[in-house]
Amino acid sequence: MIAAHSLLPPYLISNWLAALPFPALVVGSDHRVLFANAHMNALFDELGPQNGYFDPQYLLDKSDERQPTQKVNNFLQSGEYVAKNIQIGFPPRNFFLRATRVVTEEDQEYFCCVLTPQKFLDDVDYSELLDTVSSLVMQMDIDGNIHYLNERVFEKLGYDLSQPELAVRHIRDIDRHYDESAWSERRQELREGRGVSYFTQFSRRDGSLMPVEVNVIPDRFSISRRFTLTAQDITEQKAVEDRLREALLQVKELSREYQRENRQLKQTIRQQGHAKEIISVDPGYQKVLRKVEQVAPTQTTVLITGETGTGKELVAGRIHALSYRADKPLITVDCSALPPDLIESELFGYRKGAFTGASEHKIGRFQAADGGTIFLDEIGEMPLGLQTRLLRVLQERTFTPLGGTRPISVDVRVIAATNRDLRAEIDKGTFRQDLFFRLSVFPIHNPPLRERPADIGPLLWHFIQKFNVRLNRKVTKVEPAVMDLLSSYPFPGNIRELENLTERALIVSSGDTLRQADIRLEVGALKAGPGPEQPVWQQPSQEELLTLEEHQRQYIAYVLELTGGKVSGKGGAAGILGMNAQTLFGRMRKLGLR
Ligand SMILES: Nc1ncnc2c1ncn2[C@@H]1O[C@H](COP(=O)(O)OP(=O)(O)OP(=O)(O)O)[C@@H](O)[C@H]1O
Repeated sequence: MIAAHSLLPPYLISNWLAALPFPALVVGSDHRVLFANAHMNALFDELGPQNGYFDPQYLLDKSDERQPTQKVNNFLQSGEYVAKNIQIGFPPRNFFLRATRVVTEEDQEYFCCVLTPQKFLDDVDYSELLDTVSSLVMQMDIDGNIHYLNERVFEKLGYDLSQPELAVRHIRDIDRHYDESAWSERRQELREGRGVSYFTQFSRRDGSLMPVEVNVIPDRFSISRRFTLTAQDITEQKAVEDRLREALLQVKELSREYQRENRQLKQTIRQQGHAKEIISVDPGYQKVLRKVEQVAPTQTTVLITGETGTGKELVAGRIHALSYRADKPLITVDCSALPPDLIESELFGYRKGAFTGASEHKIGRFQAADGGTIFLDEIGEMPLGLQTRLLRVLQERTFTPLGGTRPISVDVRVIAATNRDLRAEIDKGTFRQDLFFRLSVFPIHNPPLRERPADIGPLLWHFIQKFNVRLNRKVTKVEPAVMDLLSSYPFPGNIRELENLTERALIVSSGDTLRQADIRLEVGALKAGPGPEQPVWQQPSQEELLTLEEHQRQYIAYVLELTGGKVSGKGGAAGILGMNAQTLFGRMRKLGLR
């Protein structure tokens, strides 16, 4: 330090003191005021007449418990006096006092006193205040050494307030993710006077972790380059965030689920679009088509009956397409293809956790069909318990998903189809009569192909054109013998069988003409009866006419024999009969075939 005061002329000292922005004065050893700057004079004015003398009482430190006079005497001897808590002025205000004794060459003694506002103090004691705040507050130096902890740190991190020496000494002791290189970047920011913020986890004394948001700012009042670190416990916030994140995930899951359903719907609609064309010239079938057109624009529930493969699904598609719901989904549920215990969740959906394995919500087909039409194919296969639920949905138009609590209302038109004789099922007690009445408000019977022989030709041509495109063939002619053959065939599989048969015939045919031989490969064998060990299909004579059920039973048994008992897959009976394997299984059960 340079002792410049003794070299400076007194006028310079007084000018310098006059320029200070806070009270300053020079007092002689006899307490006479030799100089007081304007700020000091203002204080004196508040205190009343001073007679040109400075009362040493004003130098007493109010917070210092030591004997004040003793302190002043010490000062007079040592030449340095510092007091933290001078109260002066009216009303009294706190000042920090720094006084220096100056002795001139002529042995004259002066005291230069400067009073500064409290906030300029280096060692302001704000710990009491900091103990009241809810954040964790620490004072640290640029190297991360901790010099001060407020009570909240002790409390939150589980340290004993009576043993502060055991508490945290360095920021790395508590920062679980302390990283030296990250800290050196932060240090640089702090050195340049900027604050830093980051998220981390503080380790509690018991090893558990507390998520915190940390802010470090340079301590403006600190001369020794300290930094104030405040940390906010964000456990709650994190929990809320986690819950939100989980909710968001669920929303995403749901949205994925909806997108999946949507794709299914679009696919269903596309499939329906392909099958829209109904080929028929048969006068009997025209009546059926007129009924379709009549009922389509209404809200009425429709029950379509008829043997397998007669085009019931096609008719349902036409009803939907001609209704005002045409731009909404048509959802098909094949009640025979779904295991009985799954139909309910398929129809009505389920909430997450409704049963083991329900790891996400699933919307049911009824909800997916909202605004549109649901087609319940093979309704006769629906388990009795579910028939009761369906009846309630038809009556109330609301349902509750499995595991759900709130009912969902839907606007869905129901079209059902069956190849069973539902009245017989009612007699057997396997179908609810009230449901039957509810469904058959407008029944449409789809006659079998053998009852509309005029349609065989147009349908054959329709399928030839379809498979010409699909199989890249150019069949443009059909041998008359083919038509003779097909006209005499009973078509137990109806139009689906004709469709499959045409596809197979086109595969084996060559050139532009479909020949009887191409058909015979599949059907001819059935009629002609080949080698002795081959099973033979014989059309029953007029005298021994069979019931339709018996006819089906024999024919299915015959095809099963042909396939060696194979039902599904390539070369299986289901493929030959043009049926879905599940449907065939169902039919076999019903007909008593194993
Ligand atoms: N009149 C028709 N014109 C064109 N194709 C038809 C006609 N009728 C039926 N088909 C076709 O025959 C096949 C069987 O028809 P569909 O599936 O509608 O019958 P279904 O009576 O619902 O059968 P199942 O009872 O086995 O469910 C389909 O490929 C369908 O496109």
